[in-house]
Amino acid sequence: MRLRNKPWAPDKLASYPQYISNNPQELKGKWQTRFEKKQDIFIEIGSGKGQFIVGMAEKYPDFNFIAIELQTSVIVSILEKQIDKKLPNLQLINGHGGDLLDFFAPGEISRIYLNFSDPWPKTRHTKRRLTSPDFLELYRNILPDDGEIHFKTDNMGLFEYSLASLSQFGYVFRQVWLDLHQSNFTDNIETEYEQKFSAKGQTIYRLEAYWPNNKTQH
Ligand SMILES: C[S@@+](CC[C@H](N)C(=O)[O-])C[C@H]1O[C@@H](n2cnc3c(N)ncnc32)[C@H](O)[C@@H]1O
Repeated sequence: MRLRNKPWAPDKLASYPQYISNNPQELKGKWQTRFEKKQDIFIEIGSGKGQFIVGMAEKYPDFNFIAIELQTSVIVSILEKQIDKKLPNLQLINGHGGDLLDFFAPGEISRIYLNFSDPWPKTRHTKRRLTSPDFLELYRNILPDDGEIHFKTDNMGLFEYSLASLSQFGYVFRQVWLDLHQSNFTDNIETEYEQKFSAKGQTIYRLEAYWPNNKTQH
């Protein structure tokens, strides 16, 4: 994501500890205390400027949401939206998806959203892809049985890679969309990248996967 340097961003993040904790590791296992209501927590890794996660939190007040974004100069845009909207079911983490086990206890998160994740097309960068086995292992740790991963991208190569990676890891696909915007999926909240790429005529791919649980009927 291209960004303007915002030297004031760290101070601004530090000024709103009610929305973005200065020490998210301390909240491991206790995230429900940060929300008005105790209800399932969904996270997005790599939220960018937050159009998706803010839209989701507005549309679904009966779920709690956490935006995780690496770049301080980017997550400050999510914070600005939250300062305006004051959503009781939205929290922010300025951190790296690779540190999920420091942030969350086993089973604390019910669903993970990955939207337009960086594709890292070079083979030597495979491990950086957010659907690589190392990341799937982290997700497996923080999700309960039946926990879900929802993934959207315009990048066909990353989508093919992710289908194989998730399947080989043991996830089961509930549904796969090979052209989301031409489908009958009515529940879509577009991300900033999604709007940009679809305006250029790019196809958008989407999948929903879950961890199988013998007791569950799907
Ligand atoms: C291509 S942008 C997509 C942003 C947004 N999801 C969208 O669809 O508009 C990817 C974003 O993920 C963030 N990111 C990349 N790797 C990350 C990681 N390991 N942990 C947290 N954020 C990450 C980047 O800083 C960037 O803002």
